[in-house]
Amino acid sequence: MFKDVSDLASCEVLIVDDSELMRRLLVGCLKDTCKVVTVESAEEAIAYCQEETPDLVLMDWVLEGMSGLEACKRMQATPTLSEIPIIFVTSNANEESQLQCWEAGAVDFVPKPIVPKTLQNRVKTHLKYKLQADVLRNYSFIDGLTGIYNRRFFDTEVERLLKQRHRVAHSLSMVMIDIDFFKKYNDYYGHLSGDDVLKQVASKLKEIVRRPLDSVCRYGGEEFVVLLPDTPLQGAKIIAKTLVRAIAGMELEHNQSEHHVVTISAGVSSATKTCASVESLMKNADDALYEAKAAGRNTYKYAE
Ligand SMILES: Nc1nc2c(ncn2[C@@H]2O[C@H](COP(=O)(O)OP(=O)(O)OP(=O)(O)O)[C@@H](O)[C@H]2O)c(=O)[nH]1
Repeated sequence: MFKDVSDLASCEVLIVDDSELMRRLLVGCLKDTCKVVTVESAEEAIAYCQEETPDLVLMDWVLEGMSGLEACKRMQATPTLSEIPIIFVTSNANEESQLQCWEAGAVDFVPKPIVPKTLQNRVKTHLKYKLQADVLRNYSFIDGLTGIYNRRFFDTEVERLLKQRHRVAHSLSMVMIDIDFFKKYNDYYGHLSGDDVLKQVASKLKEIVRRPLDSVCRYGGEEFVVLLPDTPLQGAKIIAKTLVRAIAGMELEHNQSEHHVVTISAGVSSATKTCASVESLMKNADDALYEAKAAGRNTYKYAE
């Protein structure tokens, strides 16, 4: 998740220009600095950014169809795209045009004809800023105690995944997890030992949920939630079962539990045609978790 702040070569720059000659020139300038992708129109640029999230966009102003300026405004107004910095590369260099670029939300302006060294250095500078900003943003998504994602990340990610699912009809499942009799654990072993259990459980959950797009988040207190994109209910049930078994298998002593070791209960839900909002997905997972608790804990249940 964390990119090295000096690793510009791993960054991707999207070039938006309708002139093939210009695209080639820009690619030639940047290909030794970072990864470069090109598109010919503003519409294609927006579609690309929605799928791939490049680190920087070099935008021509005058394009067939939607102008670069309009594309910049639209991207700035879209929460999932507004963090992508946009530099205008354009021959519209008069004062009024430059003002319009700044007002649209551009981070910089490179006039045509371009000076290759200037372009390279501007791109390097903005990529460094972008990497630094990403690191700060990522830290704000990490839970201080366990080192896994926090509730803030979960809230953002689940919205994003549901939107993506509407577009591409992927499945999305969720597993809500709660440590059993954790109040009794804290009361008997003390809060610091409780914290240690939270860390160990978080680490085990993360060890098992390994697919790159999956995420394990601390939802709050002793509750965790696992997000499983591209995973139908059947797959999520297998993961929930594995997680429940793995935590009991750690054999962390818990004298105050009827299972004698630390265990978890889990509730599984999947987005379907009738259950496609964050609220319904979470309510179903929560209801299933409640059922697992009622069924004796150390088990999982799922919402049909
Ligand atoms: N050590 C520690 N305890 C926490 C933390 N956050 C929440 N808790 C404790 O987690 C416990 C949760 O207790 P309950 O919600 O009653 O649930 P439970 O005892 O696990 O019982 P069941 O869920 O029914 O099995 C409370 O005692 C909280 O104080 C934390 O960061 N560290």
